[in-house]
Amino acid sequence: MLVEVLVGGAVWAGAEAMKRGVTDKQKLDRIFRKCGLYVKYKGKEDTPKFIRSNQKESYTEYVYRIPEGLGFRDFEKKREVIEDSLNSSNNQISLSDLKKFDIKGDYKKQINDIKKSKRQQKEVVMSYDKLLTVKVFNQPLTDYFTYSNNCKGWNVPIGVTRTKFIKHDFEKIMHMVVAGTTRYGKSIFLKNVITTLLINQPKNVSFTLIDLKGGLTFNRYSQCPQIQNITSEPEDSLEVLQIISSQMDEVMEYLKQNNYENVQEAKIPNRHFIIIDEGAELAPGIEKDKDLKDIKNKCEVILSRIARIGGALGYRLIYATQTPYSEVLNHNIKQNCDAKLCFKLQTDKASEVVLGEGITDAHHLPFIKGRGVYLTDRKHIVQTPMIENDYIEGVVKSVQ
Ligand SMILES: Nc1ncnc2c1ncn2[C@@H]1O[C@H](COP(=O)(O)OP(=O)(O)OP(=O)(O)O)[C@@H](O)[C@H]1O
Repeated sequence: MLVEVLVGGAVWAGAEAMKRGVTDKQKLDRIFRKCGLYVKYKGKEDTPKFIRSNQKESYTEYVYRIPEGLGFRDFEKKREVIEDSLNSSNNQISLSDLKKFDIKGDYKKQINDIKKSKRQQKEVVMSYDKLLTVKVFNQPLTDYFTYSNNCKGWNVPIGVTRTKFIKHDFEKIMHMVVAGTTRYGKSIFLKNVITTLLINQPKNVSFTLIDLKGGLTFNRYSQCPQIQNITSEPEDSLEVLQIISSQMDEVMEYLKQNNYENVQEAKIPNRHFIIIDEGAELAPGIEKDKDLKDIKNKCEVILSRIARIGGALGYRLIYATQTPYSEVLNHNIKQNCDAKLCFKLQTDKASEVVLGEGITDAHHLPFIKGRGVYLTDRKHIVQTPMIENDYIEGVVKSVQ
């Protein structure tokens, strides 16, 4: 009885605290002011104007009009500050918590559950389309997502966001840059791609795997008939790329003669994927040895050509690197790879080199393996799938 009275008292005290407490909306208003996201003009202060909020299953979104003189980038730069500030006083019992309270239920358990939910980190995602939308997620994005093949055609899994599963269609966006600091998930992602395409397109897909990290990453696939070449040195990579370049000439000639614009129109089902890991090992810009520089220059010319015209001819380029400096990531290649998947990077600058000016998200990703920014005409923060070697071996056996 005494316990019930005490716990009941605690609930009442929580409700009282709530009356004095603040909602996320009020906190956001306060945080915007405190971190300078308002404009002073002619002695007046212009703050973000709250328009509306919507409560969804996993998040609440708050929509604001940005004051004149500020841009979305000003808000985006402060995303982490906003998130941290929102979480710093996230342990108060709110009115909505109390509404869920079952007066006949187990008080102790219910209070423990509320406390537990308060320890969960809220995450903030912002977007802009004439108005600023701040989504406050109740739960962080999962830090592990197991691979399973739920793609069709030339789609491959990119990962999960907080709300949906994202795929990449290589028939729509033909080439991709994959970047990220060492050990954050590039090779695992490349294995996701190869395995998915082996399962879904065993008759139509073929690969050239340029593995300049010693040839170990892709070795597991070496017995698959779909793997046309695996190279691990710049010299043999050049030989293979020269062959690909002449094959592209042949396809081009065939399309021209038959008045087709591309392989889709010609109903040619085959697609050849050229996957490069690690691109820096093939970059002439940072090579000191004269002969090797010459070889790498020639490789770069062919890779640029594949990125520029290979798409229509059925060739797909996936260029992976852990050092995305401008001397490594050739401008032509980057410009023609319309999809980017970028894992954690060490600086804002590196993130901007891969994702574009002002897009520093890859630097600010949490230290979670497999967490990345997927950028096409839209940007998503994703947790990429983790694929196990046993699974890959099963697939490799099945396609041999
Ligand atoms: N999507 C993921 N989910 C969970 N863990 C992952 C994921 N991707 C990678 N990891 C973990 O991180 C380790 C390193 O990943 P991976 O080999 O893909 O790194 P990398 O970026 O290719 O590194 P490097 O540039 O050094 O080759 C993996 O062995 C795995 O344990």
